[in-house]
This record gives sequence, structure tokens and C-alpha cells, in this order.
Amino acid sequence: MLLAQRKLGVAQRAHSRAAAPMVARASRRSLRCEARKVALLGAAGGIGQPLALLLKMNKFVTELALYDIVGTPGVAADLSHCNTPVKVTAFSGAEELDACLSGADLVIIPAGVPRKPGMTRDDLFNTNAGIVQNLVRAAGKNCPQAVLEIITNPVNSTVPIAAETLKAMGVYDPKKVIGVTTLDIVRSNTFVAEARGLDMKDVDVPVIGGHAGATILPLLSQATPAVTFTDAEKAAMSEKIQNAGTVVVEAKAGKGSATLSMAYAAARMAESTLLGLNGEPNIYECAFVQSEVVADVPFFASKVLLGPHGVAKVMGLGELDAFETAALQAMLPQLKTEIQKGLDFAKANTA
Ligand SMILES: NC(=O)c1ccc[n+]([C@@H]2O[C@H](COP(=O)([O-])OP(=O)(O)OC[C@H]3O[C@@H](n4cnc5c(N)ncnc54)[C@H](O)[C@@H]3O)[C@@H](O)[C@H]2O)c1
Ligand SMILES: O=C(O)C[C@H](O)C(=O)O
Repeated sequence: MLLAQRKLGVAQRAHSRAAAPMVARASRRSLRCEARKVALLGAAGGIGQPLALLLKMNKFVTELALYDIVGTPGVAADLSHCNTPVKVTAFSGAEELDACLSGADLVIIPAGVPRKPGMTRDDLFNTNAGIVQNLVRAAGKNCPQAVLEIITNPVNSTVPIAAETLKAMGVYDPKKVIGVTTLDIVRSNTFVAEARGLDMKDVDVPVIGGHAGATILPLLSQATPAVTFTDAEKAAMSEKIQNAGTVVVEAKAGKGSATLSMAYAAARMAESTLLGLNGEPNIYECAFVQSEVVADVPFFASKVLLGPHGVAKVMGLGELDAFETAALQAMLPQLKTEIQKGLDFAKANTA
């Protein structure tokens, strides 16, 4: 299964490359491994535990530092018995956070509360904004060179919080602050493959915008391989992708939101990021980053090229069809409001 997963990841990246014709294809050469420390904050949670397992199985990770406010020693003890070379270390409580982060190359943050049925992602803001800001502050202090990947919702606001907080500390590098939207791509690939009877590993659908409701905009017109949908089918497929998180929240009936698929998606994003850090060329993912691709929207999810310093280049949106152009215009007010909410929170809570 591990081998199959790895092949799937490589195949998906190959298709991301195929979908970006302006960039030369990667030369065929062996992948480089360098010593890499990954810190996982919120490691004992619903996403944290399966993500920790996937990272323990990742050949590009050297040390996996697990942090949570509770439960980390048990997760680490359990995980450390898997006979893979990744060294697992455990850190619990605020007094151990600095040590967890020291020397990290990549910091992944799924810490915070998930939705319950009836809630929007924005309803998590009051609890999660402060959690993310404190953890980002600690990262800015202990590993300012690290790439930060933020999973905690609402991503449309927590990423601006992270950026503004690091800016106030004088250590902000837009190449290194990434909102993880990979689950939207994973879902789009799955749903489009199912709808058209395609092999899962062949499908790549870019998803742009943000990570909440209408701000999640799959670009079905840019899917690889090319698929055709009527306007009604496009609307239905887009809504299915936008609503997928809520479907999981409702199915879990009060016991949280997507964890396993999110861990899978975050592990893919982490591996792509480590490949970029290791100098592997032509590694693309869609992610929510500081951006200028849409006027007056300072953060936006689109395809990015990952490189030795994090985001090497934010790619353009390509050609949108009429349906996608209208959907983009319609979602911008929500996205701008959620971004501004994060920026305002960070400014009001500058240490
Ligand atoms: N970006 C996405 O696509 C995506 C997908 C799924 C879930 N999420 C979000 O990820 C977050 C986590 O979801 P989950 O299902 O793992 O929740 P969870 O409640 O199962 O786990 C969260 C963990 O965070 C820990 N935590 C809380 N405060 C902390 C702090 N100050 N420092 C360190 N750890 C802390 C908790 O102890 C817990 O172990 C939620 O906000 C959820 O909405 C995002
Ligand atoms: O839906 C949620 O609250 C979690 C996550 O953002 C998701 O898309 O599954």
C-alpha cells in the first residue's frame, strides 16, 4: 500500500506538470534525500495522529517532532515502534513548544477545534485564531526559516493571521506561509474520476480561491485528462466539491470533521514541499498563499511551484470558462471579508 501511495503521488505530480505546459518537464533522476525535521502541532488530534503515521512512513523526513497540549507522549511511544528510520520526538504543553520547533524545516499546524453539524468554518474563528497565532509566534521565534503549513480552519483567515503575526515579528517570508487546501484537490480528483469512470491516478483538477463554501472553486475546464460537463453538471460537481467537508461533518454527527482524508492530503502536500526544499524541480500543488493573481485579494489559492525556499512561484489561473469566471467574481466578497478578518485580528493582537 505504501508503494502504491508513493507511485500515486508521483503520478499526480507528473500530471500537475503536464497541466502546466509553460514549465519544462522534470529530468529523470533519482530523488535526493536530505536531513529534514518536521514539527507537527496538534499531533494528538484527529488529523494529527494519522498524519503523524504517514510522516513516519515518509522517506524524506528524518525527525518528526510531535507537539500537542495533551496526549503527545502516548502517540509518540506508539508511533516510535514502527520500524521506519524516522526519529520520533514528543513535546507536551507550552513549556516544550520551543524545543519542538527548534531546527524544524517544515511546521504543519492542524491544532485547533473542528466543526460540529450546523457550523461554518468561520464559526471556528474565535477559538482557533488565537491558537494559530500563538503557535505561529513560537515558530517565528524558534524556526523563522521553516515553511509553515496551516491546516487549522478557517484557513481563509488563519493564513492571513500567520502572515501578519510574522510580519510584526520582522520574520515574514511569503514563500514560507502556506494554507493547506490539498484536500479540495484530492476530493475533486476523486469525484471527477468517479463521475467519468477514469483511473484515479490519472486525474488532476486544479482548485483555486480559498477553503470555505463558495470560495472553493474547482477549475473543471482545466482538468487533466480533459473532461466535458454541461453547465448543470458543472454546477452540481462544483457544489459537491464545495460541500464535501460539510458532508463529512454531518456523517460524523458531532465527532469532528474530515481527519483521514485530510491527513492523506496533508501528507501529499508535505512530501511535495520536502521535494521542493530538496531541490527537486517542477513540483506543483494548489495552495492558499500570499498572491497577486487576483487584484485586491492579498491571499488566494492557485497552483504554486514549490522550491528550495518554499513557494518558488505563484502561477497564473490559466483560462477560465464563463461558469468559472462568474463563480470567481461571486465568491470574492466572502474571501476578501474572511482575509480581512484574519488581518484585523492579528493587528489587534500584536504582542
Ligand atoms: N484545511 C483543511 O482542509 C482542513 C481539513 C480538515 C480539518 N481542518 C481543520 O483542522 C483542525 C483540526 O481538526 P482535527 O479534526 O484534527 O481536530 P481535533 O480536535 O481532533 O484535534 C485538534 C488537536 O489540536 C490540539 N490543540 C488544541 N489547542 C492546541 C494548542 N494551543 N497547541 C497545540 N495543540 C492544540 C488538541 O489537543 C487536539 O489534539 C480544525 O480546525 C479543522 O477545522 C482543516
Ligand atoms: O469541513 C470542515 O470543517 C473541515 C475541512 O475544512 C474540510 O473541508 O473537510
